[in-house]
Amino acid sequence: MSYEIVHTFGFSVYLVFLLMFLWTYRVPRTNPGSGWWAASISFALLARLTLVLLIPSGDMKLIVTAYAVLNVLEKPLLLTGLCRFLGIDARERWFWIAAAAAELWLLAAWTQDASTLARSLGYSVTNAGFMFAIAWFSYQRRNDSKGWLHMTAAASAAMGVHWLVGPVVIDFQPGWFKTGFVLGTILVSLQYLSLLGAMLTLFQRRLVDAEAKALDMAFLDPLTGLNNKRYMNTLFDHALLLATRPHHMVAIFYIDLDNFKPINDTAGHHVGDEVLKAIAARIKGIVRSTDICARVGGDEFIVIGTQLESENQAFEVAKKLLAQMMQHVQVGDRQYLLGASIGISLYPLHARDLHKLIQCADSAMYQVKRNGKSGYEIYKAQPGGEPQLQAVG
Ligand SMILES: Nc1nc2c(ncn2[C@@H]2O[C@H](COP(=O)(O)OP(=O)(O)OP(=O)(O)O)[C@@H](O)[C@H]2O)c(=O)[nH]1
Repeated sequence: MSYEIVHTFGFSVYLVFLLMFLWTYRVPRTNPGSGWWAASISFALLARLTLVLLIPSGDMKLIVTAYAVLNVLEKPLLLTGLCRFLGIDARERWFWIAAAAAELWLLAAWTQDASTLARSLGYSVTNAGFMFAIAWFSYQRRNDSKGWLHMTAAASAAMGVHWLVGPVVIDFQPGWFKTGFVLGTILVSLQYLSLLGAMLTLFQRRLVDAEAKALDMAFLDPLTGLNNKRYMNTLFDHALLLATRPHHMVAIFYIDLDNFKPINDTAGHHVGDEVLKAIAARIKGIVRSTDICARVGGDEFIVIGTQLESENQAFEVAKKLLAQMMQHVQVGDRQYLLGASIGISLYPLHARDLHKLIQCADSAMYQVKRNGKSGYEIYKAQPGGEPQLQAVG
């Protein structure tokens, strides 16, 4: 393989990585590593460019030294990017001290006219140290990008060995230089590829999590995990699709807890929250999976019972709900006794749209409260169109 092919491959791949890291650096909420990696790959690119530009001069001392000086600067940037990416609180100034020591070594070797091996050894050992540190950190700290980070660890460890043994081998076998150069180019490409993959995987995971959270917030009540009022409207339309058979009904149960406020007042809001969660779990536990349960206010819940065939079935459900609400709720080592007032309205008997059905169930619920709480009633319109309530519980 000719040097032209290796350089063309190296330039193209490094340039693509540089552009990708610059691009991801600008995307909000991507990881802070990308900016550092854009800087580090720039130095790798620059080192390679210097190599190509200086080769016509034929001054090997100048070529190798200029290449090494730029190549060393890539490493602390690369490692800093990894630490930022993985959230490692490393003493980053040591990275720069190590890089400065390598640069000094190169300067000393230049002025002392040291042998190629002596010149290479100082910065090769430093570079190898950086590579092993990158391998260790990527192997140790695993996030969602585990697979990619394993690849970083493997490529970096190989790169570390490459830097350690390369100068010695080439000193004995100068003909192997090109093979080592090709190998180095491949390993660096794999390193950056895996870092880019790790970063994009993490970014994707964050997007998926944020989307799931946003959906939860849009559809669910954060305290109880039941549906919220907004989503209940959508679900109601689906419930109507199930009530296609002529005798099918949909029942709205408006549940308002009785005597909830004193729990908040005496035991505290956090205990009140636990009670609400327990009540929500009970409601969810006794209704059908196709039924809709929502929390619509502080201590108010709506259950939409689907695929009911008669008024009596709705009363059965209300009876079960009430029985659950009348049982003690245990929070810590204390028990609390509540109760519930439940108003019922039926689709299509009382109304056809959810808003009116809720109004009917709500007024039936208030009638239960007026009658002394802890019971259920169904809404019944008066013959003249005025609401009339029929007590059933
Ligand atoms: N712990 C807790 N309390 C809440 C929450 N939202 C509203 N509340 C409280 O719930 C209480 C509801 O008031 P009421 O319905 O009048 O209380 P009640 O004692 O059940 O009254 P009756 O329905 O007449 O029996 C209020 O004190 C609200 O501050 C919440 O998310 N958590």
